[in-house]
Amino acid sequence: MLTNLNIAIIGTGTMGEAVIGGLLQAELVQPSQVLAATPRPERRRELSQRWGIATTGDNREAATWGNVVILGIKPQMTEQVLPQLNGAFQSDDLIVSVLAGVKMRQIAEATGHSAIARSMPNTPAQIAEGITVWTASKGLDQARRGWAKIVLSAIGAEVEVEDEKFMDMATALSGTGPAYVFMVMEALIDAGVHMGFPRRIAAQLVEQTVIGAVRYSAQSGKHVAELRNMVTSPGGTTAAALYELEKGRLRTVLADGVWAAYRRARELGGE
Ligand SMILES: NC(=O)C1=CN([C@@H]2O[C@H](COP(=O)(O)OP(=O)(O)OC[C@H]3O[C@@H](n4cnc5c(N)ncnc54)[C@H](OP(=O)(O)O)[C@@H]3O)[C@@H](O)[C@H]2O)C=CC1
Ligand SMILES: O=C(O)[C@@H]1CCC=N1
Repeated sequence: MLTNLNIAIIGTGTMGEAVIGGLLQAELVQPSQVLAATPRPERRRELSQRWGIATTGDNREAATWGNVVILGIKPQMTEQVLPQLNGAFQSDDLIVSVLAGVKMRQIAEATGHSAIARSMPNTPAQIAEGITVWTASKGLDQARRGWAKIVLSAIGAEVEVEDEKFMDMATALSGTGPAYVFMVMEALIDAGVHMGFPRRIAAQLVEQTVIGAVRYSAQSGKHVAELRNMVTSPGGTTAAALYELEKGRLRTVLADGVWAAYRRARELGGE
């Protein structure tokens, strides 16, 4: 349970605020248990008005106050921000990182604190429909693993992995994944408009097609190739469409995108 724990968030942009919203909306914490650290005064006002939480422009103050300290800064800011936190942690605190690429070893070296859960959520976290892959530093006790699990389950499903090597893969697949889906949806909507649908109707058709296909896949338990074959009537429209998609290398292009994201995640971690 998170009762009596102080939760500090350092870097409260898209992901940092998603965690704040998830925790408060699930009533896992009270607003008085949350402190958000971010440099711009107008952003601090916005967060405190929206969520009723305290804010600060001082990252070290947040790290000192928090029992669970969530790092939501950009990976490119680690060299500037993490050393500010060095010496601010108590031995029983927990750092939860959402940073792409950045390894637990790098966080531990810069902050002087080695109790870390490294996670990779995605933006559907904003409606508690995310998927977060996470791993914990070696020897982290069950209590703090439990805190990490509760915090991350506030923003959707969570999957714990033993080996940190899976984190950059998760970044490329599920962390970055919503962007692939949105781009495909956008292309389909534009194709609908190109044929002559009003944009509003094209968007509704595409959105519900995606929702329906995903729910059907999850509930049917069938392999996705089998589900695709069931759409493909002999000599019909789907076969004609799929032929063009294969010719255009859709699968390879998607795989190339995932590999590019994976390489970039590794670069952000200094590899
Ligand atoms: N967006 C996504 O889909 C996902 C992102 N991530 C990871 O989450 C992290 C944040 O990404 P995202 O939320 O997209 O980025 P944002 O740019 O939205 O958030 C970063 C936040 O950090 C704040 N900030 C800037 N400088 C400092 C500082 N010196 N001290 C404290 N805070 C500071 C920024 O403030 P200001 O508004 O003033 O710039 C901003 O609010 C990254 O590490 C990313 O890899 C992980 C999974 C998914
Ligand atoms: O684009 C990024 O770097 C972040 C990490 C995963 C999704 N967004």
